[in-house]
Amino acid sequence: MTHYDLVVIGTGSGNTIVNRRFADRKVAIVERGTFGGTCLNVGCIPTKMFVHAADVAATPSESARYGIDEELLGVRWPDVRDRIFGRIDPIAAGGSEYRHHDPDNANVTVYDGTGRFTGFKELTVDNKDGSMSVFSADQFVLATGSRPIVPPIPGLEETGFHTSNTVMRLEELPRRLAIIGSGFVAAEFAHVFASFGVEVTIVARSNLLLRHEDSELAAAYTKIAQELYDVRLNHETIRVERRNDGSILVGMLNPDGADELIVDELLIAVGREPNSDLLNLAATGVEVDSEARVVVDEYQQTTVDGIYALGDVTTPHQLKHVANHEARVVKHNLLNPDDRIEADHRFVPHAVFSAPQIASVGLTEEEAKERGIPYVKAVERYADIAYGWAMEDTTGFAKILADPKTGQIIGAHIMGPQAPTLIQPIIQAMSFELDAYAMARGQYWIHPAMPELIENALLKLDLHPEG
Ligand SMILES: Cc1cc2nc3c(=O)[nH]c(=O)nc-3n(C[C@H](O)[C@H](O)[C@H](O)COP(=O)(O)OP(=O)(O)OC[C@H]3O[C@@H](n4cnc5c(N)ncnc54)[C@H](O)[C@@H]3O)c2cc1C
Ligand SMILES: NC(=O)c1ccc[n+]([C@@H]2O[C@H](COP(=O)([O-])OP(=O)(O)OC[C@H]3O[C@@H](n4cnc5c(N)ncnc54)[C@H](O)[C@@H]3O)[C@@H](O)[C@H]2O)c1
Repeated sequence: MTHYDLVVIGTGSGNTIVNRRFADRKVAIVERGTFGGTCLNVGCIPTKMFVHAADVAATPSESARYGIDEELLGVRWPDVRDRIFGRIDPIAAGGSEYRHHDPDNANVTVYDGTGRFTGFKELTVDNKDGSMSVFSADQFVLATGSRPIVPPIPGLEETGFHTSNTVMRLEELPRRLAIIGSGFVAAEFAHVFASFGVEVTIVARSNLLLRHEDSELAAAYTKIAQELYDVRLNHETIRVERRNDGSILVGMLNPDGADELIVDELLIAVGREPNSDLLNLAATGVEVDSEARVVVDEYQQTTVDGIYALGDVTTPHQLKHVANHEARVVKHNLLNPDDRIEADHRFVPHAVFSAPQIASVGLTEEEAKERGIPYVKAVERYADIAYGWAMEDTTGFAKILADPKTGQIIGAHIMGPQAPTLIQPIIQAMSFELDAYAMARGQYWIHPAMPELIENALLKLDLHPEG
């Protein structure tokens, strides 16, 4: 049986591990899908390219109040789609070609197929060409990501539906789109398709969209979404059916009774589950938790010595910057077994690239209350800082929570223009333990730039640095 020093399963963030520092090791890389994984092919990158195009398409709806009259003459969907994938697909193909054939990878063997453990540290790959390979290794990296959850809604399979994996490659724009789910994917695709002129309905089981956000922010976002899209809150989807004319009937139940909706396409966006089941982990003794996530310690090592895991297959934060961070930790620990480093999950931020944009880090106010953590809070509206006032923003705000004794920021939640960028100095302050007052007063803030939103929110916190 062939034996490797290292086997990496999954080429999302897992693919970033192997470089020239592994040149003296015999390495195998296993990939069952498209090289580059979720973020590049069906996740962060194409979605944000669509979001940018959607932002451009949405400008006429905003511009008249500034005295600029614009008109959206049309959205050439095939051109929008093909520009995006015409740039992405060659990157994926190039990544595969590099690993398969570049002399840099003389020590690397690529298996295009699905890996599963068939013994302790023994992997069997069902190759796409129909052959099977069996090999062993001293070390493994499990980087197999996650996939969209498909809920057991009667009629769904027969009717046909899209997930984030397929909806970006639609042949044509539908007239009407229903999105089942109310999280990140729902918020981003509602913005994209509605900006392109599609009638979007969001079917949400809960009473709020983005309900994992701070509740003040989720409520404000939900209110805006209700003005932009048809939002059905507290609606459980109970059946879907393809009608004779090709349209789709969505049957729902809400507290007042039954409800129905007719659309042309359906997007399922109810979360993602880890790809741990495909790996038959029991055969090698790697444990998973109750949500099928691979259990790891602070070094990203699984319950088996020498088998590491990273990204969506292990973390509850299904985010690319987390997968990348964990990949760096795993890489270091593979190269330096006697001087390993721990992963840092203290302040994991996220952003939703919807309209408006949202960004968040640390505790929500509800979490602080539930955990009995004392806090002071401040809310600053975009309308009250110069640039937001100039834009005549009426809905955006930043909310910051801080420890009343130390002034350390414990949470920040922003909704409005540039939110994912504005939050970065707060992440920095939290990571390097800079207190709110020192952060506000220990540096210049460019006037009249948008970060004054953060400066003012910090200064509003009821902290008394000078007694
Ligand atoms: C629509 C969408 C938008 C997103 N936008 C953002 C964003 O803006 N910002 C952000 O931070 N995150 C975003 N994410 C999340 C981000 O894409 C993921 O957190 C990240 O890509 C996870 O990386 P990974 O390396 O863990 O897994 P992946 O990139 O999914 O890589 C796993 C790879 O393993 C392969 N594989 C699985 N099982 C096997 C097996 N048994 N054998 C061989 N190969 C296998 C898969 O084919 C896949 O290529 C988005 C996700 C989606 C779906
Ligand atoms: N900008 C970003 O960083 C970004 C963008 C897209 C996706 N992602 C990642 O991908 C993950 C998956 O995104 P997502 O939007 O699919 O999941 P999500 O977890 O963000 O939201 C799913 C929502 O669907 C609801 N839901 C669950 N089952 C349901 C059902 N049967 N019917 C109706 N609603 C149901 C859940 O309560 C939840 O509110 C995210 O959690 C995120 O980590 C990140």
